[in-house]
Amino acid sequence: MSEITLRNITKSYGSHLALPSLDLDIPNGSFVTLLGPSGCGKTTTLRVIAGLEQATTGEVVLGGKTVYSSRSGVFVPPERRGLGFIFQSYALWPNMKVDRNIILALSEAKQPAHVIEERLAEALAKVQLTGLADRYPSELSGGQQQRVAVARLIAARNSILLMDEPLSNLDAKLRTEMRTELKRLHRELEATTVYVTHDQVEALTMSDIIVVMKDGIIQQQGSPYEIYHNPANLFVAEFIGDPRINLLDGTLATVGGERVVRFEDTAIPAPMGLQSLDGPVTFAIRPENIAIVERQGPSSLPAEVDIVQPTGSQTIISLSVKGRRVTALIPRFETSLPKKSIWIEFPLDQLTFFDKGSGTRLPLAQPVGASHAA
Ligand SMILES: Nc1ncnc2c1ncn2[C@@H]1O[C@H](COP(=O)(O)OP(=O)(O)OP(=O)(O)O)[C@@H](O)[C@H]1O
Repeated sequence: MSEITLRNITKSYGSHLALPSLDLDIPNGSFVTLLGPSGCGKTTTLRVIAGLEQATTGEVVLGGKTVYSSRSGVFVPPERRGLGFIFQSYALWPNMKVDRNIILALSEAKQPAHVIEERLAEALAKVQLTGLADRYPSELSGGQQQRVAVARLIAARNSILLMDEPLSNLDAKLRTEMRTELKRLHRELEATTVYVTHDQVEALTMSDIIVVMKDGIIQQQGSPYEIYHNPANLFVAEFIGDPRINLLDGTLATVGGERVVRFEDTAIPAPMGLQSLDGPVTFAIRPENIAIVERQGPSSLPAEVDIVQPTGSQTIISLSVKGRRVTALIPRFETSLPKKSIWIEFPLDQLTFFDKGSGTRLPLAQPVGASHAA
């Protein structure tokens, strides 16, 4: 069941159309991330869900209740939408101690004192801040302040949580720790969570569903696996993955009844059932899927090693292949490789093909018998 539904949402700021027409269904209990470059409309979408921003047209339904409808003139204000928020600045009250910050909403909602006390103790314990309830936010580190904001969400027990770049002010180590904590928070509260970020690692590590946006338009919506392995278009392919996916220009051709991709002077076999006419295509391969081999084989390409960058458990290798820059990633620590006498292979099942004009992924025909297997 859908907990959050956006129907035909448009949002203009003066003459600027930030959201041309957005439709989105967010399933009950899921962790959904809005991902995209700066200015693509992620925050606007979140603020429209929250009611902090009124859409120009469309409809917002939360838990089966219409909270905004341009047609029937409904607008429920944010405080009556039953949502929990964490935004970039943690929005703690500086003049209130940690415990007050956590329970403020509960006391305003006139919850009985014993309920407030229980929830406060539980929330402090969950974020490991027991013992710090008596401090002011200014007496805490950035990470601890962030955890107070998380504790406030735990105490409030809202069924919908909205988070806008909540980790962007933290250092790298703390970000990794907080990712784990937010994921755990989601699992424990079972709250429908909408998370905004431009950080693909956060999106891949935490989400059930990633919604990739560009210019206010959803480019693709799917599981992290689908987004990473089956990008819908070149924008999604390039936006996800570090180091970036390799994009290469080739030409689809039929030679002696066999379909091949011509890449410079080499013909690589094309996957069976590729739905495209002969002609120019862009093909893509992730760095970790490039095979580096020491001996020339029937479908190998000669490569020159340019730069070798070990990152710890992996090594990024910049190569020149037929005059094109290609990045490979190998799962071990390597400080140098022989400059020449290296060959690479593009495993056929790891190649993705895109229409050169539209940038849309070219589908593969369903293998014979696939529909029976389903
Ligand atoms: N209050 C506003 N007035 C005018 N234009 C705005 C306003 N808020 C956002 N915009 C514009 O709307 C578009 C979408 O902005 P939004 O903040 O939703 O993007 P975003 O994807 O969240 O970006 P970022 O990652 O930088 O926060 C941008 O072009 C932005 O300049």
